[in-house]
Amino acid sequence: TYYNHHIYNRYRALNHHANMDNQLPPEVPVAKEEVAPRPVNFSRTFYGIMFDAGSTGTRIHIYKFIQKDPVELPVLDNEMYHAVKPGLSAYADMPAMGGETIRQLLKVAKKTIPKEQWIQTPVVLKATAGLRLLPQEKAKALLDEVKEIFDDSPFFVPNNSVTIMNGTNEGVLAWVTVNFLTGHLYAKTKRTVGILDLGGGSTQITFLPRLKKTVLTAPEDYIARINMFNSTFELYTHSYLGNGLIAARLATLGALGADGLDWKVFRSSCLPKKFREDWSFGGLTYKVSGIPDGFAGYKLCYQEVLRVVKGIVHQPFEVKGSSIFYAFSYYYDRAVESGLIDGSRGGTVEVRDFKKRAKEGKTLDVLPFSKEHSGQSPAAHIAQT
Ligand SMILES: O=c1[nH]cnc2c1ncn2[C@@H]1O[C@H](COP(=O)(O)OP(=O)(O)O)[C@@H](O)[C@H]1O
Repeated sequence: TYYNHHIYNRYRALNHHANMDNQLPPEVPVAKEEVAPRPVNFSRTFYGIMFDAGSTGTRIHIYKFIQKDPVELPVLDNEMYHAVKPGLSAYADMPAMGGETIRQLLKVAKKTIPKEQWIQTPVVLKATAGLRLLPQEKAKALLDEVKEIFDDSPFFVPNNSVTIMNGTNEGVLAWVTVNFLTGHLYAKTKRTVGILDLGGGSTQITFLPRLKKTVLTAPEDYIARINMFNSTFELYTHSYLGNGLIAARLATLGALGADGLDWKVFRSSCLPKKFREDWSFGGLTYKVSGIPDGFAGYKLCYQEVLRVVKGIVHQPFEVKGSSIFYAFSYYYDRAVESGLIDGSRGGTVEVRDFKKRAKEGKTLDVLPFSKEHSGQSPAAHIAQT
């Protein structure tokens, strides 16, 4: 998942149909015409705490805003970021321990935010695929635990401050963020960019279709209508739950949802023949290995993966052209690791570049979790061919 502060600056322009509670701190009253003159030296500093509870880690973002003028929008001054692993869902059977990770991250917030600001600083947690994949009662126990910790904290806890974000909102918000950052978000915008987000548990695709046919032929729930600048945008968006990098890898191994995890070893030709390891995801540990007396390599691995995604992936005709997509999260991590793009500047790649690297065996990275980079990652963008 990827939640960005710039959304805050644009919140007045965005009115998403789906339920997006306004979690902003109480707004400064907007001065009406007759209320002028404005106060001299008006300047207000305020903070916001956002938790991103992803399937592979929990991250805290502490934003500092400065509002220099009561009629202007606040401006982001600084962002403090900290992350812990594993994510909340790893504590499915021990919610108290999961809560402890949140308590630790709140300590960072206390150090960063001046004491007198605590009481008016909102704290919000949005969970993504990790919690969506858990049985409802386990996810609820974790959310309840987090809520209790928030209530015990000195910060301002808005209504519904601890929730699971649905896949549509995750995809739409990423699209808004990237298009805002790339300067494509304005009234009557035609040239926007698409987004591809590859998380650990789910993966999202969102773009603004140029062809009416794309909207008409898409499954109904793949179209999200959002209101911006007094017009309605019909976005193509979908979150594939269970097809994030780690979940899909386990599905390829036939391990996701399987029983006998204590003794079963899940084998795959996507792993080197002599490879053997324990992988943990969502609170469970899986024994995985290559096929020692068999084969490993691109062709067999491709067939294995195909079995998992076949019939699941909807491929809108329109993206086959020259559409520009910004890809991030694990797309970015893997592109950097396999040497396709520069880690600090990002870069442009085509899908075929990933394929080429896979054939060379260079993306056969077998670590379940890669090092997570800092909060503000440059987007690797993919020109689809
Ligand atoms: O703030 C961020 N900016 C950019 N990438 C991020 C940020 N937070 C997490 N990621 C990336 O998201 C991926 C992990 O996804 P996550 O654990 O959130 O899975 P999920 O979205 O399926 O729950 C990693 O590649 C990680 O680097």
